[in-house]
Amino acid sequence: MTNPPTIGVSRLPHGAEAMLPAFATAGAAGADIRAALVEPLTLVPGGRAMVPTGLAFEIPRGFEVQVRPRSGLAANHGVTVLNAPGTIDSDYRGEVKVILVNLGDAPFKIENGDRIAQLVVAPVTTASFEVRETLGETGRGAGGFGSTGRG
Ligand SMILES: O=c1ccn([C@H]2C[C@H](O)[C@@H](COP(=O)(O)OP(=O)(O)OP(=O)(O)O)O2)c(=O)[nH]1
Ligand SMILES: [Mg+2]
Repeated sequence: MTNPPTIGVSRLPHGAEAMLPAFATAGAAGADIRAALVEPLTLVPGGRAMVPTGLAFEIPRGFEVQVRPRSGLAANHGVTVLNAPGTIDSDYRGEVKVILVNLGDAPFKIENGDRIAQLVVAPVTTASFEVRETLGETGRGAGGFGSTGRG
């Protein structure tokens, strides 16, 4: 594998004390990211919030950062990332925010420093789109939406 990229991180004023995203184990795919909150925030059942992280990134061109749910929060509390996987573009310089939703049946309290999601850094290509009169033939053709494996 080529050398992994380095992501520049800027701490915003309310994230002055924020910890950087961190991989919990050597083999972790996702780096846990934490809430940067002046006061705790409670997600009521069915409620959602854009949770600040206090951090802004400089992602090298050719990479994206995906914001993914933590399975523990999902399994134990029904709390997940609403737009999973969220996309952080390499040219975005604003605060990284995590859109959490509480699909559980109890209020969920988030405190400053809580690990709320995980970030996966992935390579991306910028494809071109072009109009064609005909598209290459395949066995599948227009079959989709559960068309395979029948009869
Ligand atoms: O979970 C997320 C998703 C996005 N963003 C930021 C970074 C991303 O680069 C920007 C735009 O995200 P996206 O392209 O998903 O949203 P959009 O609705 O298409 O907005 P835009 O028109 O600004 O691209 O918002 C976050 O902080 N957290
Ligand atoms: Mg967009």
